[in-house]
Amino acid sequence: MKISIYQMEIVPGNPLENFKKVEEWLEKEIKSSAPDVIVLPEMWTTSYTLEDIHIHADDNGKATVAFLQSLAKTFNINIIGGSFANKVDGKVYNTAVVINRQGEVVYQYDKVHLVPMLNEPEYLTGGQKAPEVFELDGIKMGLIICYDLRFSEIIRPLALEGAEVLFIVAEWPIARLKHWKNIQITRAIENQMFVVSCNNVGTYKEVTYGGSSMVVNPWGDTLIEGSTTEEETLTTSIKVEETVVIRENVPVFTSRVPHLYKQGL
Ligand SMILES: NC(=O)CCC(=O)C(=O)O
Repeated sequence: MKISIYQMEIVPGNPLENFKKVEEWLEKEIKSSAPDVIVLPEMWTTSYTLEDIHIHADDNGKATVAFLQSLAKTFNINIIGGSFANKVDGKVYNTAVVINRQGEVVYQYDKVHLVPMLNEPEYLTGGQKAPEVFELDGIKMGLIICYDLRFSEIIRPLALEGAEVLFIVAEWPIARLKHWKNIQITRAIENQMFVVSCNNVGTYKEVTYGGSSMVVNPWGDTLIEGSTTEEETLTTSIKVEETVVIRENVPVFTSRVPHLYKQGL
């Protein structure tokens, strides 16, 4: 599975400009290399323009989802469509969407853990449903949004349900880059899955985002890593079958003793 990540510098508060950027990126960088999946960052239509988020948020995700559906069909590509500010019944959610090559919405997820360090709880409403497994091209996968990465309890169930790839769409500040990189490697090793992340770069309202988008294999090796400052495309191929070999050699899942584990904590 060939994956291309758009480590994007988002134009703050301007969904149309960001639509244009993504379309131009596909034309220029992606069309000829024909990856199976592309990945966009968190809140890529607006960035963290939270004070004005009610103005810029997309009504029921209609414009953003239609835009991504049309790209998926035109370029015959699966899209991990990052996340966007999504206005539903007057509330704004941080919503991620996955579209397959046929332009069908395969999965949609509202960020459950809102990040206090970026004031999300003041402006956004948290999702009420933990992430679930979905499939693209017959491969089971999971998707989380940024701060969710710190919560292993929502990621383990995805691995137990057979996910072999975990996507993380993010706007992760450079100030906590050590956490960003190390937790991804940890999640890959503990769940014996590929971890594929897409972060943004650039500065908005004194917060600088740290790029370093990554692909980590289930052994914990970093296959590719973006710079901390540059907008760039990261492309690599993963062999999803590697998870099977590693899960046989280090049989963490069969060694589990779930009846001893505390539930609901
Ligand atoms: N956008 C985010 O969720 C940022 C998360 C973050 O800054 C952190 O976990 O640290």
